[in-house]
Amino acid sequence: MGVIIETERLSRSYGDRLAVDGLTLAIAPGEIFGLLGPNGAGKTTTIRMLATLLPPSGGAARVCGFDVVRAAGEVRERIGYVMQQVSPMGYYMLTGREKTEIEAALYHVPRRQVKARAGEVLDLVGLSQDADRLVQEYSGGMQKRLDLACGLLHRPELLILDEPTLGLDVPSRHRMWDHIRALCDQGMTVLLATNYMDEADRLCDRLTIMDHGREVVTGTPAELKEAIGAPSLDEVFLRRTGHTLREEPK
Ligand SMILES: Nc1ncnc2c1ncn2[C@@H]1O[C@H](COP(=O)(O)OP(=O)(O)OP(=O)(O)O)[C@@H](O)[C@H]1O
Repeated sequence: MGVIIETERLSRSYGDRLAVDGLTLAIAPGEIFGLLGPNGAGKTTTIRMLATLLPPSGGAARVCGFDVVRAAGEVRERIGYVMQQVSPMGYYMLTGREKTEIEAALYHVPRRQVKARAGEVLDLVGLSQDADRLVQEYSGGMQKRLDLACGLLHRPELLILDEPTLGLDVPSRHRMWDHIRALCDQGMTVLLATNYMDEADRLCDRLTIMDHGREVVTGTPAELKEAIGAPSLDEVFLRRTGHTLREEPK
């Protein structure tokens, strides 16, 4: 079993605020791995360092075998990154297909392959039927799936998703989970940040609970619950941190 993401005491501070504090992770190819924690736990900061968008203040990380600082270009070629909020501004008057084709150029998809590749990723997220409708007519769930499609355009080995179902209703969330699982069945690795317990429990193969920038505990959802006889990840979180997931960090 190799590793696709490896971090060693990865840290990042903003001024004197330590947002990520000595995080050591090893994620295997083909896993759906979750970072679960409340707002401010350091999930986005971790993800942005792994996506080479933010330099670490300490420690190291390798993604797809490359150091995120010294070989950022190599990392970027191999990952897809879907941000928490992708601004729809400027895209509203385009169809889903047009947006995807424009993004394909940004991802350096060879020109002759753009149409086929856009069709392929729209199909993967279940948007083929709606591809020629305007993005402004899309529901929140469809817009999230369109963002996911764009993250797949250059056929990444690893997909990094920041809160992929934030704000979606239950059916849309379940639909998104199905698409993420299907991608993993095809060999992709997924790292996702979430503050939804059920998402971590039902979608992730393994997860790290984060709080105040630190790893609290890592394991499969079943292991984390069984280790302390907790009925749910909510309870695991509460017992391990002394507060609930919904409380704002101090
Ligand atoms: N650009 C920044 N400048 C200063 N502080 C920041 C900056 N970005 C994040 N922080 C702080 O770093 C800490 C971790 O933030 P981060 O966004 O990584 O958490 P998160 O777990 O992703 O939260 P959320 O679920 O709200 O996205 C927080 O205390 C936050 O206020």
